Amino acid sequence: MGIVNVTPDSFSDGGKFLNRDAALKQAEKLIAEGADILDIGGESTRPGSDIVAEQEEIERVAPVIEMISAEFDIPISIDTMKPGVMRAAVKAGAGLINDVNALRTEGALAAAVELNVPVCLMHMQGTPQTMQNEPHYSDVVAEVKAFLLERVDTCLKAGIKAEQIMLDPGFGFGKRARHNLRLMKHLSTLTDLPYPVLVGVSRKSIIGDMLKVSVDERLAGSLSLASIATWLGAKLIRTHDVKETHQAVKLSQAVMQVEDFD
Ligand SMILES: Nc1nc2[nH]c(SCCc3ccc(S(N)(=O)=O)cc3)nc2c(=O)[nH]1
Repeated sequence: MGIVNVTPDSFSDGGKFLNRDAALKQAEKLIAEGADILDIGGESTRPGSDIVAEQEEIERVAPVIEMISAEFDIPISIDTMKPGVMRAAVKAGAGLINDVNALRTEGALAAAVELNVPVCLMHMQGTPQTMQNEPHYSDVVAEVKAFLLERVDTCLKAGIKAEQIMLDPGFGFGKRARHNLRLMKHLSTLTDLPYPVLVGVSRKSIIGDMLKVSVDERLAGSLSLASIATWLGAKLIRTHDVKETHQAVKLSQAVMQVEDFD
């Protein structure tokens, strides 16, 4: 899953020129590198990020999704918590909802049911604005699993089909370094469930905390964790670096799938 952020160009002359062209260039690059899905996001959900108004978020993502789906034959996911953005994005051509808030926002579950597209349910403790303020768990692995199973149950009861559901532990969303490491170590508690698991660790603090390197020095760490996640059963890896991640995943899969006889 290749990451395409559509956020304003904060380096322009103070204007809110959207990085639309940059987003399209990024999409082309990731497709050429072998992305299976493009994840389009119009609102940053990194710790401490600003909330974006729904209309603004729609204006960021809808045109880009339209252009990509007109130009390329690639599945597109919309990375949003807002039902209105989900609707506009699917209308524009998105075929998957990637909701870091696991459809808890008012109206999001109903929208997902009506839109009838697959959905990724991710665990987050708190909100992007609060989640890294002293995150605490008694047992992060058990609590994340319980949360996701509760969301699955709610979604199934609302009419979402089991085969439309993916799960994601939400690395970096209200987790300290040790919580992220434990979630990776015990990823099989999620991958053993009958739902594909998506993992997003690309360039995140799980790597920075361990290696003490800046964001642009986190490729090796990202690939290492992508390999581990694949080995532990993850089916989708969300990444900025599609080419290298594809190579890493391909090797993990080769080791996992080689026959034990000639
Ligand atoms: N399904 C799914 N969707 C996602 N969308 C994002 S945006 C990343 C926001 C962010 C950046 C950096 C840190 S940190 N402090 O750990 O470095 C946390 C969150 N991520 C994910 C993810 O994982 N899954």
